Amino acid sequence: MIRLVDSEGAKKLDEDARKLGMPGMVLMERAALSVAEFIRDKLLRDDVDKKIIAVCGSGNNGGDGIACARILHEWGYNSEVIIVGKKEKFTNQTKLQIRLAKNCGVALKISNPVKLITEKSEFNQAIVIDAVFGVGFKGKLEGDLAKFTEYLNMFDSVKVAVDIPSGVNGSNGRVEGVAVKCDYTITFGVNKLGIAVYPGKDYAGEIIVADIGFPKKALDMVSPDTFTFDESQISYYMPERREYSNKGDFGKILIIAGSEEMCGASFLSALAAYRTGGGLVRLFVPEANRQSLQNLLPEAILTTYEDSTDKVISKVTADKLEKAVKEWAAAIVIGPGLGLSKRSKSLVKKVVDLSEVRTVIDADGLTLFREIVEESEDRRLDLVKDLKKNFILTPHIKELADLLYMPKEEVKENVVQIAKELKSCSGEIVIKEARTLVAGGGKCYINNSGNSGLAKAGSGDVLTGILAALIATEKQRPFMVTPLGVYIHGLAGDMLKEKKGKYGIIARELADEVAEVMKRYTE
Ligand SMILES: NC(=O)C1=CN([C@@H]2O[C@H](COP(=O)(O)OP(=O)(O)OC[C@H]3O[C@@H](n4cnc5c(N)ncnc54)[C@H](O)[C@@H]3O)[C@@H](O)[C@H]2O)[C@@H](O)CC1
Ligand SMILES: [K+]
Repeated sequence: MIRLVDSEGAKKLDEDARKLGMPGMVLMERAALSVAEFIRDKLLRDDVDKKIIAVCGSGNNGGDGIACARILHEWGYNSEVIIVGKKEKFTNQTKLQIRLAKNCGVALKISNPVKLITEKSEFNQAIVIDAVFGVGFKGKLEGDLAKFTEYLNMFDSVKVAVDIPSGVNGSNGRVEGVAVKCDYTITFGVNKLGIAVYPGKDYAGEIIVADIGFPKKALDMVSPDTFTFDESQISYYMPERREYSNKGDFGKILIIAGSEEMCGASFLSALAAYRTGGGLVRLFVPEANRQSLQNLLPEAILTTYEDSTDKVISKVTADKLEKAVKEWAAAIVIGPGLGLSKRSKSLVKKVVDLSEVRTVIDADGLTLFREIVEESEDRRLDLVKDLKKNFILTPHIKELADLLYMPKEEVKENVVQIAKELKSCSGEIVIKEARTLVAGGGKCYINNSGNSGLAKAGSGDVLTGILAALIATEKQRPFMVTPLGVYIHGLAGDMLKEKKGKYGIIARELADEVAEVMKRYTE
């Protein structure tokens, strides 16, 4: 896993390193060297004429930029520094870097950002080093700096961010006004939360995490509870499949989904569960879905019920469900396509009351779950306090807003903060967003696979099947199952996008593509 720090975490890392005796100037030099090496090796090679302009602020991010321009100058490249920060705000390290750069003969000017806005721009064709603000940035770029940033963004010159693009909040990825749109971001020591989530991620371009010599002891103190994955790590977390196993070993998956008008949801969830490696899937569905499901997926076992939607389930159905939940299932999915009928509510209630295995509650199941909790003695749902350890809720933003009794816009705006708060929840909440987050069990995971092609009907049903199959098969690292499932879902979307484009992705093919993901990362 890849740890992510927010701005406070980055500052703490700096302090911990200093407490251990690492001088700030050493870290700054190494930070600058890592950016200079990247620019030399990736962008310049032998091109000594190419102009490189480091646009620098007054803080230590600016200091990094000045040092980087000096190093490139010393190597014989055509670099210069423009300081757009206020003199009175120069940090001691930045002052030292200015002095050193001047003494080494680097072209350096201090300028009002608006004065740089001219018709014949020096930024055209140059490589721009964005060192205006780093993790010390808060709020909004305003006034002259905002105008200048907009101007800079007009040029298609290559832009390299030092640590984080200026204007992006390092803790939550928010861009309240404008920010520098970069092609590359060289970030120091540990990846930053603000560029792992949107919109910050959009401004960062390709992210390179550079080792700048933070002592391991300081790095180990960085909280590992916020993290992401990258592709190179997926094989390690994949469930093992022994050759001498049978279908029972890979867990029995119970999917309670679908309604008379909608049998597709249960089909997609089941198909994804099988494609992920699930051994046996039982669909608990209305009798009316039997024929279609037998044709669509003969591999699934069916348990059906004939109760009408306007009544609670009969004793016969309740007994069948109880048997399946308590004696059969190793993992349960409830909710996709279930509808909001009285019958569905009694199904959800039964599962919520009885289930002791990990249970994914999705879609209509979430709405009904909320109603059930509201009607219980507590009346008011407190996710953190009341969510049972074995429950995994998979809301999108609107559903999460309903669960938290908050306006949707507020949840959308503060999703990272909310996920961090939900970390202490004993179950898990999968917040389905452009960058899906998983909170609970003491962790906050931020997903970085997937694309907008996944915003399609049925995509969520596929996710439930993937999660259930992983729950039922992965016994070694149960705490990683949900993040892994979310990552696999996104990766299947990315692989499918290569074949079909992001407009043409459909959920059935997405479920099939999961087989390709499992193949690629387990062999
Ligand atoms: N953490 C570390 O140990 C290291 C940090 N380094 C660099 O230092 C950076 C952090 O430096 P600083 O803490 O000095 O902070 P920054 O350089 O990111 O920014 C601080 C300055 O920005 C101003 N500012 C903040 N929000 C503003 C807004 N909305 N509008 C206008 N001005 C605003 C502050 O008043 C302050 O003057 C890192 O991002 C990194 O680039 C590196 O030198 C390597 C080591
Ligand atoms: K920056």
